[in-house]
Parts: sequence; C-alpha cells; structure tokens
Amino acid sequence: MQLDLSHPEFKAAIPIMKAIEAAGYEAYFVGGSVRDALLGLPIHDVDIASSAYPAEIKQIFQRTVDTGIQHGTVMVLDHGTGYEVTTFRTESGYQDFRRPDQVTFVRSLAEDLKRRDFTVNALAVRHDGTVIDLFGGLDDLTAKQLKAVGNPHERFHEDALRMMRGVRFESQLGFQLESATKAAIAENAPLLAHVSVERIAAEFTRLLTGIARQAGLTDFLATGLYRYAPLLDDQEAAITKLAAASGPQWAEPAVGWTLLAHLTQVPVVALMRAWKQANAMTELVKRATVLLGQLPTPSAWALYQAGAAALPVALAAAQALQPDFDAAPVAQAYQMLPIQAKSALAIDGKTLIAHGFAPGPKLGQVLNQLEQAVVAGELANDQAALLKAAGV
Ligand SMILES: Nc1ccn([C@@H]2O[C@H](COP(=O)(O)OP(=O)(O)OP(=O)(O)O)[C@@H](O)[C@H]2O)c(=O)n1
Ligand SMILES: [Mg+2]
Repeated sequence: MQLDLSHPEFKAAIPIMKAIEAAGYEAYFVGGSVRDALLGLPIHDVDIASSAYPAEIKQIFQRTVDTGIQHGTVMVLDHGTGYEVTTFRTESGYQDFRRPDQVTFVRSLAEDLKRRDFTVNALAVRHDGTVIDLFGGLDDLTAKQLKAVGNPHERFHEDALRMMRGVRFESQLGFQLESATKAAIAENAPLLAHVSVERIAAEFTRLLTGIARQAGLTDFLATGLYRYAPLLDDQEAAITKLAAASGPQWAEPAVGWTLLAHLTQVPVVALMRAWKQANAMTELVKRATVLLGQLPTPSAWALYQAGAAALPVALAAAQALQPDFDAAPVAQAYQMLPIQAKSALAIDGKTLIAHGFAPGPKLGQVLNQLEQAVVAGELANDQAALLKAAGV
C-alpha cells in the first residue's frame, strides 16, 4: 500500500526524513495525519517518528528546538516550517493511569507502534509513501473500526484518556468501536476518574462537533464513561436525549453544551465551571440556554440578550430537539428588534447627565428601563423621546 505524499504538509517534511535516513536512522510519518490522509480527510499536525535519539537528531540538523525533549520530541526547523520528530518510545509503569513513569527510547518501529492506542493510529509511512501496517490498521480503516492495538485493557491502563478518544473518534470519523475494545472501555471506565478534566473536556468537545455525534454519545453512555465525567454521573436520561438529538453536525460545541445544560437542568455556570470551560464559552452557553428555554416564542428581551452569537446556537439546539422546529420566524424577530445592542440605544449616561440627571445608581436603573422599553417596542429609539421618558 502506498500513500500519496503530494500534500504540501507531507511534501515539505520529506527532506527532513531523507536527512535522517542518510545519517543511518529510520523516519516515518505516524499518527493522525497518516490516518486522515488515508481516509481522504484534510490533515494537520504531521508527526514524524524516528529511531534516532534526540541528541542524534540535533546532530543531523542545524536548527532544532527542544520542544519536549524529555519525551523524545525535538522540533526541526532546517527546512522551513518546523516539524516535530519524536524518538521511537516504549513507556512503562503507568502507576497513575495517565502518564508513563518513564519513557524508554527504542530503535524499533514495531516497539513504538505497539504502544499506540488504536490500529488506525498505528500506521507508519516512509518518505516514499510505503505504508507499514503491523496491526491491521488498513483493514480497520476500511471497516471503519476502532480497535485497540494488542490488549485493550493494557492500552487503557497506560492512558485512560484513550477511552474518551475512542468515543471521540467514533463521532469525528463515523467509525465504530470494535466489540472487545468497547467491552474493555466499559470495564475500565472508572479509570477515567484519574484523568484531568481539561483532557476529558477536549475530547468531549470534539465528540460534540463530530459528524456522527449520535454514535459517540451513545457509546459514551453505553460504556458508562459518562459516570466519570464532571456532573454527569447521574444524568443518564439527559445524555440519552442528547444522543437522540437529530439534525446536522453542530458547527460549534456551544450547541452541545447548551443542550446538555437544558436537558440536565444543571445551572449553566456550574456545569461549565465543572468542565473547566473558558468564560467566553460559559457566557455564550448561558445566553443560548436562556433563549432555548423560551423558544419558539421568546420575548424580545430574551432575543436581545442572546445576541447575534448565541442566537444561532439556541436555534441549532432547538432544531436538534425538534427536527421540524422552524427557526426562520425567530431569526426574523431578531432582525426586527428595534436595537440589537446597547451601543445602538439613542441615549447614554453622559447624555442624561448633560441634561441634568444626577449621577448615581438611579441613573443606571433608568438607562436599563429605557433599554428594555426600546427593545420591547414601547418607546421609540429617539433621543428626545427617551429624555422625556427619563423625566429630564
Ligand atoms: N492517548 C494517546 C494519544 C496519542 N496516541 C498516539 O499518538 C498519535 C498522535 O496523537 P494525537 O495528535 O493526540 O492524536 P491523533 O490521532 O493525531 O488525532 P488528532 O490529532 O487528529 O486529534 C495518535 O495517532 C496515536 O498513535 C496514543 O497512542 N495515545
Ligand atoms: Mg495529531
């Protein structure tokens, strides 16, 4: 089997691989870029694995950066774009289920590949395009199957995050977990408790936005992984509904978070904090969840508060819950709002003060009332009318 390496990301790395071989070592493309290229998907992050030790890589090339030298990774800058070259490794003694106690560099490609998570992620490609498939990864790519390399229990004990990667890849690639691999996830799901929330959340976010999120969510539930995810341990019913939610792929994870908040009834801020989500995401989901709760006939104020960013999120969430939901009238109602942001209000605090309104807390209250009245269409967005309503 040959992989076409004409993709610029691969092509630009070929001189690096040739230089490594010329020095007497081996070098291969490995990991997700190989998998995705074989599937005809766009690629990113080309990873190179080599039999050369980090010190040897640094001797071959002029310009290198120690990006992760303790794990065997050196960035090579010699040929333009930087490429990470990682020494073949085998890891031993996973006492805490999330990172190896020690990394041992090895000279054998097979030793390196056999400690990788899934067979479709354990393919290697030489600079001439030859695919090296030691674990049946090519057949599994064709069968759209996620099968652990070797003994699945060992792979999940090495890094429990791999179980979340399994359900994430189901969603991202539209693949299915092979039965023994899935059974091993179900058995080892409690190990997820040892993994940081940030790493779990990164996989879950990608699961939510995948092409086959129903499949990923169904197995997130079926394997019991959800029991070890923040605030979801007793949310079987809500996740079942989330998994059943239909409709197109979600462009943004916010749609999934909004549905999760809506279905679990967990307060948005508590949910998003537990999942260590950024404040901007929390704010977006908060606005979208409030609006979702008012659909299909939201108040003008709820639409206004949602704003242009949360509106499509709430509409996509509503569509997922109810396939025949008609988003058009709601989108139109938003367009028809007298103003869409406070900056569009024909009056501000300065103007009120200039017209003799005393500064203080009352000022804020009055401005707020004016804003609500304008949004509701009760007052024209006109400075004279607003000054009059404010009593100045
Ligand atoms: N917990 C992990 C993480 C990664 N890998 C191996 O390291 C490769 C690169 O890891 P990463 O970039 O995290 O994932 P990709 O499979 O490349 O997927 P993507 O980058 O598309 O998310 C994987 O393909 C796999 O061979 C692994 O065995 N176990
Ligand atoms: Mg990758």
